[in-house]
Amino acid sequence: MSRARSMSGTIPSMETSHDNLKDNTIIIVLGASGDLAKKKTFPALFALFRQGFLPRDAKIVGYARTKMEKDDFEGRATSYIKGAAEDKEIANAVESFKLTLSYVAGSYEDGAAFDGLTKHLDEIEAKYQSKERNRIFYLALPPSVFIPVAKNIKEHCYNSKGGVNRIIIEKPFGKDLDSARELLNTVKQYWTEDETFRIDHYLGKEMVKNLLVLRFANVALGAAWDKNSISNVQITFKEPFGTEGRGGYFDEFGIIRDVLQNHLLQVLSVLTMERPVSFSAEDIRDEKVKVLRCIPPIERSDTLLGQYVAANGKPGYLDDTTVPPQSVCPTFAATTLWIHNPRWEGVPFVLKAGKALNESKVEVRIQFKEVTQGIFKDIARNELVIRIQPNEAVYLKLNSKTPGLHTRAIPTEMDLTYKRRFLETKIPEAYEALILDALRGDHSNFVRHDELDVAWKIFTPILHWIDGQSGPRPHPVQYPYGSRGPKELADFMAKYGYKRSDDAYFWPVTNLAAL
Ligand SMILES: NC(=O)C1=CN([C@@H]2O[C@H](COP(=O)(O)OP(=O)(O)OC[C@H]3O[C@@H](n4cnc5c(N)ncnc54)[C@H](OP(=O)(O)O)[C@@H]3O)[C@@H](O)[C@H]2O)C=CC1
Ligand SMILES: O=C1O[C@H](COP(=O)(O)O)[C@@H](O)[C@H](O)[C@H]1O
Repeated sequence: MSRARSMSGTIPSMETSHDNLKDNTIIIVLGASGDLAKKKTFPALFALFRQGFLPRDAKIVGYARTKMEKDDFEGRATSYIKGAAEDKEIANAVESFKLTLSYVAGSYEDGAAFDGLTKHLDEIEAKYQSKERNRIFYLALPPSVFIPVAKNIKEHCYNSKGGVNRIIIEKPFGKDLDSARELLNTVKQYWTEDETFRIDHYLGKEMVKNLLVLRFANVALGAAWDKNSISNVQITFKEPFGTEGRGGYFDEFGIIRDVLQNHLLQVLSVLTMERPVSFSAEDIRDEKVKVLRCIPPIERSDTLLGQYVAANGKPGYLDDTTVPPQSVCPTFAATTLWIHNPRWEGVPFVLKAGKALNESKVEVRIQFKEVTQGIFKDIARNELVIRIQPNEAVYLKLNSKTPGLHTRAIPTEMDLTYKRRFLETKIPEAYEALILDALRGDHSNFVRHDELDVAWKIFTPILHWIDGQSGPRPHPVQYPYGSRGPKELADFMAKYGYKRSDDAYFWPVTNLAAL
């Protein structure tokens, strides 16, 4: 056992899987000409390739409607790989990576086109030594073609002669409870749950994965993790840019479907679930489903909606030519969820997300209750902040005596900033981690069908209200591009007990002489 391992402890069931694919594997990226494939999927595959995590002699086949020569495809698939211009080792790795790539053009609806893809896969596999043949189908595609593609690859490209077939699909998984059920049930006609890997890329983020360890490997945190100690929790997603050309897609979905119903709810479920029996995928997902089932549908009165308008030289949402004029689609939403179980009864969980805000930030902020009055007065509350991105960190804001001859408490922090604590560590991209999990057959960081069902139950009533399916559509309040969001946010947060006391908090240093 290595020194590092014996020092840090192991989590055995997280490290091994009986379905780990070691060789004879083809990864087929459908939608290979698209944005997701170019920006996320291929760079993640390259990173795995370079670190030796792809199965031995793995091949990557792109498939899309666009006709492309091999060179064009290779150029596109490697265009988002960073560092090749400055680093010879990366440049050489890119050249080796290109040798694994090939491309087939074809439509998504036409079965015969998929026969063409199969012929290409068979030719590659004919060179493999053993009989086992594994095919991983990654759908980097818009939802409109999920169903025909899931059907066509099952009927035309599925390898039933031995080996593993898996399908990886991306959100959006439907638009509400009914459409999600229809989508899930249709895909299920062709692919078993075991073969299906539904990506929510937030589950692949390092700090989201860390939640399980922070919570369950630390007695001190575990002891304070309930309604007795915690006043309120915020899970916040902030992006400093607007829809910028993606307005056509966004307007159909809105910020709740884009971020809250999936990414932030996933974070909430890992943050609040009970301790799983083991780290196996089903044990973890059972606990996530259990806690989600304790959350009733969100009330309209627990919701604040916003839409950004032009400010600071930046265009408003309605100025985006791909957005319908007069659209009332929310680009900001804050919603409060309540968990009716003994651990969390009465604690508000505020999920808030917005486009065109003042900064880029995703964080969990747990605000603890007030210390009992008596010896202290107006003292800041403790806060535990888990910053998911950028610049991963966990910090606990706590009161400490100011050094000196008088006794006075001042807010300070215990700070675990990853960049400082872990030297020479590259934090993997979420997609790298998730594709590797799919190759290993580990479902723990993928969304199970019943998780999705319960997630849609929580959000569907307010989504129908916002869409105008249950009466007049609500009008989001306006907020300026580049601001913190609607001015109504401060009162909204105060309603759920959040107390901001940052006037006494100085970071990174406190100059006592200036106080
Ligand atoms: N390891 C590290 O890197 C550490 C960094 N720090 C830094 O210290 C600073 C303060 O930390 P912290 O207190 O945690 O974070 P912030 O002051 O950024 O935010 C604290 C909370 O107050 C809200 N808020 C921010 N501005 C306003 C405002 N004008 N009116 C009302 N509410 C507001 C935020 O909401 P919202 O997010 O919605 O705007 C958030 O919920 C930050 O810059 C932080 O990055 C502190 C400790 C460790
Ligand atoms: O799924 C989505 O996520 C991105 C944000 O992802 P991140 O990894 O950069 O945090 C968001 O911009 C996009 O609108 C949404 O569809």
